[in-house]
Amino acid sequence: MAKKQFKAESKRLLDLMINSIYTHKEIFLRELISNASDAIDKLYYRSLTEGNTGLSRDDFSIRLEPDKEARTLKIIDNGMGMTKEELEKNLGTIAKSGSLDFKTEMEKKEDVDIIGQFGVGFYSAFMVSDKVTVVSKAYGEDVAYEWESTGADGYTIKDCEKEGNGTEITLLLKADTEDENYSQYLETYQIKNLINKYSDYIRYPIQMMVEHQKLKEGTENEYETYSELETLNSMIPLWKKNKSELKDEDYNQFYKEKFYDFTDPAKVIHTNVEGVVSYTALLFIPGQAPYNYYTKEFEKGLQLYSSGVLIMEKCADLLPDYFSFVRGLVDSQDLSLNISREMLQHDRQLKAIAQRLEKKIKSELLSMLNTDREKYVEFFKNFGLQLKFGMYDKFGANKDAVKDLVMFYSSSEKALVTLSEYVSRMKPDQKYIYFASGESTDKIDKLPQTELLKDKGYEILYLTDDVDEFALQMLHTFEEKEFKSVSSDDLEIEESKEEKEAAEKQAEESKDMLECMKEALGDKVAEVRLSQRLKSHPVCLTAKGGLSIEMEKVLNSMPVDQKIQAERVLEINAKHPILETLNKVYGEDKEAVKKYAKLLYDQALLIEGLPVEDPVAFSNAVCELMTK
Ligand SMILES: Nc1ncnc2c1ncn2[C@@H]1O[C@H](COP(=O)(O)OP(=O)(O)OP(=O)(O)O)[C@@H](O)[C@H]1O
Repeated sequence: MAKKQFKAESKRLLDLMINSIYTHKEIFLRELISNASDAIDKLYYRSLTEGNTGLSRDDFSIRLEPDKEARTLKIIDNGMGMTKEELEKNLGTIAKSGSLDFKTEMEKKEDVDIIGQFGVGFYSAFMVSDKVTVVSKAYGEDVAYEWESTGADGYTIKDCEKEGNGTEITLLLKADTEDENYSQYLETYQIKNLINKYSDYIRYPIQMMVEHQKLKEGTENEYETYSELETLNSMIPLWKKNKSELKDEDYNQFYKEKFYDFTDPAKVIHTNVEGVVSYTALLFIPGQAPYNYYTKEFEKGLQLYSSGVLIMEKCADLLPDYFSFVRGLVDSQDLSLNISREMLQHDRQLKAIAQRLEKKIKSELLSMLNTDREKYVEFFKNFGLQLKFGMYDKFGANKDAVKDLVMFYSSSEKALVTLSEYVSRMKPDQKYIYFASGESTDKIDKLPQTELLKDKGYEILYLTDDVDEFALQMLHTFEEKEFKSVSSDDLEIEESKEEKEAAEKQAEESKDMLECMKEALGDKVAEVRLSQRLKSHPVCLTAKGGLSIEMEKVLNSMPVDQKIQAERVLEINAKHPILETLNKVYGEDKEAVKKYAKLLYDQALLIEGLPVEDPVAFSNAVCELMTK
């Protein structure tokens, strides 16, 4: 059976092409400039391979000519140009890319960086134009041709006059509508803007006559307008320059201009990778967290360039969430682009780049930690919270990637320390990494539960962010050491045999009294017991099981209906005179002990920073005691 070819409804296809591929109309300029750059590249390649053409890189340029009166924008290049056949083939066949053919045929990968590959970019001109006219003269030919089209209705080609080789494209812009302002593409500032955004690193100068004002000679306040040919693009991307040529100031200035920051970056990472996927990355760790960093509005991502042309403003897939603070860009020639250049066809290459970047960022941060502590602490104050979120997020899937980077305040060092530093200072028989949670380091430092541990010389990590305890719980252990809250029921610190026996004896003696207290408190607590961990404070509240009182506070502060309660334990200081009083009163008046139980429970709540359930009853009970 003979195979039949598909037919296409070319009008419909062109319409689809023009209106459905791109989300932003403004990219038409990027596409036409990329074509001009390709045309120049082709001629430059020829000059390299054929020799004696008398052409050098400096002879090439791309010109833009907006004309408000005629409502036209011209894009002119002195590149390879097109013959009549090429005009037919390339601009008359949808999805025919002369550039791709050229790239495939090219023998050597000289200093040429062809951008086009799909054969559709040109048609984006119709998103903003009613009519497109292309006048082109191929290099080495005598005749020029004019191709003209108003879009879906087809095109015409005729002979015409043109000086020199190259292509001149004239766009007759559409009339403005309520939703769309096409006139903006004739404004100098907008053209500059678009070049800056998408085509800043095209390797040939993109030039335009720009009007300026100057003081009229011989006058003091009379101005006159003059025009000057300006190059709008910076051409050589900073990241393509040799690292040895670049100074800190160059990077800092580039960062501040490109990413609109006032502060110098804390760290610059400039890396060139050759391999299965080759790329250059220029990354910055900001010196300060952006004002919206910890809000929903903040969008992570790196700029993505392919052959110097901006493909994506914020490519989120290049950064893991815990490094979302990193700004910068990646430039790679090896990406499989989607036809609109807005998305990537395959994310395999992207994933490979992302993985390497993640490793690189981590190693740079670790080196900052080891060589410039002050700077790292400053960095951590800005972005540490994000790292800790990263440890907790996705059920701890990334905990190993960040655990070496997180810091907590240390009771003994009075500064931020890493987990590995804590472990290196642990006592030989110390089983756990101790931590205490609270609103601020000052408040935690005053917590009764921390007293004994500090007294015995144990270091405690003070957790002040809501996520901290959850993050540590996700981590579970660090260098095989488990974490233990100072409020958990058994701290397992070393006790002498005598201390142990004395404690057991005391507990036995007070058993009935403690049960009576528990009865008075009902469901509020799971247990009332004596505590050896307290020093000067009479009581404290601790928790049994996995949920601590701090976690209870955090969970209950979230906007959900359900209230969660930790299994609370009221601990009475075994060394405090209050125990003697309680035992004495218990012998005389059991009802009085019940009242004391409630009072002590309320005190413990206050110390813990929790609300007293019935403040009036509490205040009355205090008064009653005073007036006894
Ligand atoms: N200014 C130009 N000078 C010479 N040839 C051009 C010019 N503009 C377009 N062409 C030719 O027309 C072809 C089609 O251009 P078009 O922009 O549609 O696709 P492309 O650039 O090849 O690919 P892409 O869709 O990836 O941009 C090009 O491949 C090129 O051969």
